[in-house]
Amino acid sequence: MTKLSVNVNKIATLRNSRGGDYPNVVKVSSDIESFGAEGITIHPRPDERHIRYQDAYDLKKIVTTEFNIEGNPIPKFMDMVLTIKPTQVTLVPDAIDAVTSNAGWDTIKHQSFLKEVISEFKSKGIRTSIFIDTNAKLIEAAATTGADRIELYTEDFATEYAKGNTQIIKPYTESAILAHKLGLGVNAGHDLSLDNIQFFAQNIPNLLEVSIGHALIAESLYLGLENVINMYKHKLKG
Ligand SMILES: CC(=O)[C@@H](O)[C@H](O)COP(=O)(O)O
Ligand SMILES: NCC(=O)COP(=O)(O)O
Repeated sequence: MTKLSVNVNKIATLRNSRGGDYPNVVKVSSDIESFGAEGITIHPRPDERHIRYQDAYDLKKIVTTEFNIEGNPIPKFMDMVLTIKPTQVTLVPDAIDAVTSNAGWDTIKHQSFLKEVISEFKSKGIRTSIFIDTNAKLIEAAATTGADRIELYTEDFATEYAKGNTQIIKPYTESAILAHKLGLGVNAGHDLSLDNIQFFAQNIPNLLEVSIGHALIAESLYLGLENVINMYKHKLKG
């Protein structure tokens, strides 16, 4: 069965908006695990606008499922990951000022760089995954870097599926089949949601893990609001 890793970046966004420690990222992550998620994902960005590097160290102490750290392997990120030794590091080629991830790796252009950083991570026993678009040549090049897995970048799938275009799944299915043949495990993420996850998972063979944050946290608000409003109304009863 495909593992669900919950990305808690948005919990940190909410916490940071008031400058305090509420909601507490460690407590929420622990709760998420106790509710059945099989992993916690974070994607610290260089400006630390949501997850801070300190969060990564704090989470390492309490995560009992799979800990996945995503990011661009700049020296500061590499040092942090090599110290923490999470279950998995997912390499994402983000620009320093990117609002969110918006492209996969060019594994041909950056092949030797990826080989180098992947061998460093693997020497510490950290599983490695490369965030990537559905392009056969790029997936073939990813297989030469020593990476254990790829993470299929699913924003295009999510956008097209929401418009009713179910054919958009084809390149993802083909990429997963190719990756599997090349010995790469397959993860996926970005804009996956309750609306599209079932169709996606049913059409991607050997899908090992999905990491979901933005939609999952928004859905938790929608699905939790009625309960919380009733609790407030109850407390306000005269
Ligand atoms: C690689 C990926 O798709 C996610 O890590 C996503 O980029 C989350 O990052 P933000 O929460 O900063 O948007
Ligand atoms: N790797 C994808 C991820 O962690 C979460 O992406 P999103 O659900 O916040 O778009």
